[in-house]
Formats: sequence, structure tokens, C-alpha cells
Amino acid sequence: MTQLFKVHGSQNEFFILDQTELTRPMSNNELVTFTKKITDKKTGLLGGADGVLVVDTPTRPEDLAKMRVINKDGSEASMCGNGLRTVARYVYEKYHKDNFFVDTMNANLQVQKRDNFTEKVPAFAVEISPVSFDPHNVGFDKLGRQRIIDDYLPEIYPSLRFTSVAVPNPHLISFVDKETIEGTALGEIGQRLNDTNPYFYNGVNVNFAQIIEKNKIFVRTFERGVGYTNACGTGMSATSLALCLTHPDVAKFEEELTVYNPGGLVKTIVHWQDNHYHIDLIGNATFTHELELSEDDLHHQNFDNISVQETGEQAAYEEFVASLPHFNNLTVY
Ligand SMILES: N[C@@H](CCC[C@H](N)C(=O)O)C(=O)O
Repeated sequence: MTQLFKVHGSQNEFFILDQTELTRPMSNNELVTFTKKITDKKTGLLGGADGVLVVDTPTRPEDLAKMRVINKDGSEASMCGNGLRTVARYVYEKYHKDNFFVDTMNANLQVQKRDNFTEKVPAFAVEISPVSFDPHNVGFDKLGRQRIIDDYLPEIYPSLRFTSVAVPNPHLISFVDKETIEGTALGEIGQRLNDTNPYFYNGVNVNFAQIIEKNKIFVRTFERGVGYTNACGTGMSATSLALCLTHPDVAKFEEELTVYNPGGLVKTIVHWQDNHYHIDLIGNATFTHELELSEDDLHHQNFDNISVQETGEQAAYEEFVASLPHFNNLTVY
């Protein structure tokens, strides 16, 4: 039998599939079909998800695992911050190690077990890197700009200022007020830049951030390959970096920031070391369901005979979220 796990980080939801446990690993085509089917909100399993996290054999023998990220639409992303925390937990429970490296598409990233947020809300820290402002790495080189840091982009949305950075997946960030974060601009920009467009030709994750007070922000994200999600780990990390660069009165390098989102909160610390930026992303790694199906059914994407067991962790997570302050009228998706 094959196990799957329904998991989330700040209610950014995924299924984890460990390919290393299969006698016949899924092909790339199978992974795409499987992801589209299992994550569908209406016809997928358990209300669907935002993507599938594939645990694979690492390239470097010293890494314990490799994580691949398949977005809901079947596209593959280089990184997923919320997802990496849940994969870190999976690997921690499998190998009983609490500080190790996980291979991803572009980098080997350090992950660590941290103290639980509350009882039954386990937390992990993951490294977000490499960081680049290079137009080619973010995918905006046709915009004719060398960098986008707190700049107006009239082609995209004339009244807002943007920062754009790859961590290493691409992000576009704007600091906005409460009305704008609750409004429709984020969805409009996100849809446009993730459809065929001349500006961000690989698509881009779009983040709007509301500054609450010193060291505290709220971030809402429209994700490439998904749409609105409850949270985006790389998005909150990229936004924390943008905040340190553009609002030094609000946030500083090496200081812990609290980043609220529609699905909960994370902590971030932005570092500038040896001429490189990197970010620590600390947040929950919640396992809501354990699922079991035969390997044949997995290959045929037949979920009719799947067995599903709730872990009981979601109730604890919801209690944790209920204790958090509210800054706007956004609710969980
Ligand atoms: N939700 C993720 C990011 C997933 C990938 C993203 N949609 C992309 O295509 O870059 C996170 O928590 O970082």
C-alpha cells in the first residue's frame, strides 16, 4: 500500500507523495495528471489542495530527501516555503533527524525542527534562498529595467509601487493599505501576469502587504499556477526582504518579523551575509489526514478505494488561528 498525506503550512494545502517508497515511481506525466485530479476543489480529494509535494531521491548523498513542487495547474515550481516545512516534518519523522538539508530544484536548503507553536501545532524553520533581483532570474527582462525595487510600473498598475525578486521562484510585491489588500487589484494583476503577457513571461506570484506596525505585516498572495491561496511561504519571505529594503523604519535585517496571512502566521528573519540575502521562514507544519491506496490505484488515479484517517491536528490549528488578532476582513479561502 502507498501512503499520502494531506498537509498545510498556514493553510496553504498540499498532498505529500513519497516517490522513494514506490516500487514503480510515477512518471512526470503521471504526476501532472495526478496533481490536477487530486487537487481539484470540487472533484479532488478532501476539498482539493494548492499542489502536490513530491519527496524524491536527493542528488547529493548527504541530503536526506529532495522536494519537487507541482502546482495545482500541473506546472512545476522551483520552491515552496510552506510546503518545505511540511516535507521537513515528514523527513524528520521518517529519519529522526531534527536539522538537515533538503534538495530542491535550485538549491540544497537547511531545515530545522523548532518548538511547537502550541501543543499539536508543530513548527519548522526552513531556509529561503538563493535570492536574486536580476531581471533574467525573475523573468521580467523584457520590461527594460535593471531592478524593480519600490518602483512604479505603469504598464502593470499605475498607482502602486512594486518590488520584484526571485527566492528563487519569482515574486512581485506591493505595500498597500487595508482597502487595497481587501480589494480586487491583486486578483486582476495576478490573473494578467500569469496569463500570456509581455512583462513576466514565466508568470509571477503576486503579493500585497499591509504594514501593521513595527516588525508586523499581513500578506495576501495570488500564486502562479494556483490563484489565491491562504498563504505563500516564499511570498512572505520575499515580502519580508522587500520590507527591510524599502521600509527600514518598520523592519531590520536579523530581527524577527511576524507575518500574518489569511491562514495564520509565520515568523521570518532576513539575513545579509557574505554578500547574499537569505531568509529564515518559521511556521507550522500540520498534517490533517493520512491516506492509503494501492500503488496500482495511484498510477491509475483511482481514488475510489482510498482509506482516509483524520489526525486531529486541524482542530488544534484552528484554535491557534482563533487566538490571533484580525487586521482586515479577509477570511480563509
Ligand atoms: N505556496 C508556495 C509557492 C508554490 C510555488 C508557486 N506557486 C510558484 O509557482 O512559484 C510557497 O509557500 O512558497
